[in-house]
Amino acid sequence: MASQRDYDLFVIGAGSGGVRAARVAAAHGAKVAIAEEYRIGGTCVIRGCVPKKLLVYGAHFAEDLEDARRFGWHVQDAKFDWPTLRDNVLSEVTRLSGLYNQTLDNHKVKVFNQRAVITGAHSVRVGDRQITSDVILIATGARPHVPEAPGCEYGITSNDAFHLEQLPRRMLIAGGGYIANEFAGVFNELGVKVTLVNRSDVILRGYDAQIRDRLLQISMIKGIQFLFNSPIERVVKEPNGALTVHMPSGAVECDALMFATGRVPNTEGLGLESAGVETDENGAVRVDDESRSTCPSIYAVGDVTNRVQLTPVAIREGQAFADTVFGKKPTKVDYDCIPSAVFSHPPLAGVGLTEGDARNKYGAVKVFTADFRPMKNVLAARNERALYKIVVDAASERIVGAHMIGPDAPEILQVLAVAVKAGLRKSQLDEVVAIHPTMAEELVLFK
Ligand SMILES: Cc1cc2nc3c(=O)[nH]c(=O)nc-3n(C[C@H](O)[C@H](O)[C@H](O)COP(=O)(O)OP(=O)(O)OC[C@H]3O[C@@H](n4cnc5c(N)ncnc54)[C@H](O)[C@@H]3O)c2cc1C
Ligand SMILES: NC(=O)c1ccc[n+]([C@@H]2O[C@H](COP(=O)([O-])OP(=O)(O)OC[C@H]3O[C@@H](n4cnc5c(N)ncnc54)[C@H](O)[C@@H]3O)[C@@H](O)[C@H]2O)c1
Repeated sequence: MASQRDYDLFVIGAGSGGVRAARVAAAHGAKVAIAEEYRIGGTCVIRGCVPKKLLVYGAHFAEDLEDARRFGWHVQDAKFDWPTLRDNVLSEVTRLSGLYNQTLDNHKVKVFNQRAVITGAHSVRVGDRQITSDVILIATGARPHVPEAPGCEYGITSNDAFHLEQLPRRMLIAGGGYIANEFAGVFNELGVKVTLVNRSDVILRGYDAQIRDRLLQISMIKGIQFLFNSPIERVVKEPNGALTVHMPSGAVECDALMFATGRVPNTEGLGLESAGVETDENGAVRVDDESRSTCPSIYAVGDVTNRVQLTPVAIREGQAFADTVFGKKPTKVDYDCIPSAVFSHPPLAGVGLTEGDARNKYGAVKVFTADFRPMKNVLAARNERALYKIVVDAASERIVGAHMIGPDAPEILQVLAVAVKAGLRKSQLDEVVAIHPTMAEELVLFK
């Protein structure tokens, strides 16, 4: 018997996970609605991966223009205009958001441009309307975490960084993860005096130590300052508008303070208690390996579940959910060997186990590295070395991790991730003939 409810599926949040789930479920024949309280596209499209990557491209021209001279190009009076880059990036974001809207329209997904709140196992409230649905999907993502020390309200987050009226002269970025290192790179290239302040003594925990160290070295040479073991105690706004940031090691004055101190799942005020949906100690929705919450008719995908906060993972979770629940094709997401990258200057990327983790897991491992100055950097007189590294389990000879830093590292690593995921052996890389001259050829020439 057909359901008496308004929809087969109601999705809350039109970001990477929610949009994929909505359109795939609709393609499977479900009657679907989606609610979005801000802009269709979510974090990745509106204030994450996409505008960030465009800023990274924009910032990199600073080095390209400098290097151009050694290649015979004289670019006179090169000047950078922040409003031009900012506004062009924001227009591209608007164009992409429109495409996401169109996709939903094409799949006959009803869009509510409003906040939705759960009111029961099969019901949500949108504005003053009660809507019923057989299944509800929570895909509300996460938001920046801001520490609670006095004066932290004067700081901005990555959400605001895309909209700055003008570039500050001096910026302090709190955090040592993805966002901190990516934005430190962008603003430093654009001429801002950047200080990265981290409460611990490492950057990018989770990445291979040698690769992280290389980024730290290069970033310092490029002019980024690092302060470690420096939790922020308080922030004072001076009469001239500057901010003084106090830490145990001393105080630093800046014109803008940006927090990149992690992201918290968007579950507050979502009505989860009305349906018995449980959260963990970080506020993330607890789900099983089919993304089902503790309420059988309610599922959750993406950052709100705090499994792996990456767009391709949210998309896979959305797809697997829709195929399982509406496509008669039970699918589980495979979380093994997820490649990832940091779009710093230069970028870095990794897949599989770090050297340290591999030693803990396998005992005996073989490590192969290529530490070289890319040809382009040599002619540009840019003293910046790339580092490629693979980690091999000595017993099986299989490659269990690959890590790299250098120009285009994420592009190259995406392909190498296929080899690692497929469980190839180092000898199988050796069998491949190099493409010369490239940086990537180092991967088949490891000694
Ligand atoms: C600065 C930055 C850079 C990033 N760069 C990368 C990158 O390079 N590569 C990568 O893989 N990942 C990157 N990420 C992470 C990536 O953006 C997220 O992992 C991904 O967007 C998560 O998708 P999601 O569907 O879970 O949530 P989101 O995309 O955040 O979507 C959730 C949506 O739900 C809406 N919403 C929330 N509550 C409600 C409600 N009650 N009612 C209606 N709507 C609601 C929100 O407005 C939002 O649009 C980056 C993140 C940031 C912040
Ligand atoms: N290139 C990419 O794929 C990319 C880019 C940006 C963001 N992301 C995703 O978004 C997520 C969030 O990014 P992020 O950089 O905010 O988080 P993160 O988890 O990468 O780093 C958070 C950093 O903040 C520090 N920190 C946490 N609480 C703090 C506090 N109270 N005071 C001072 N420091 C504190 C941590 O030590 C850590 O260094 C990432 O986990 C990532 O999955 C991915």
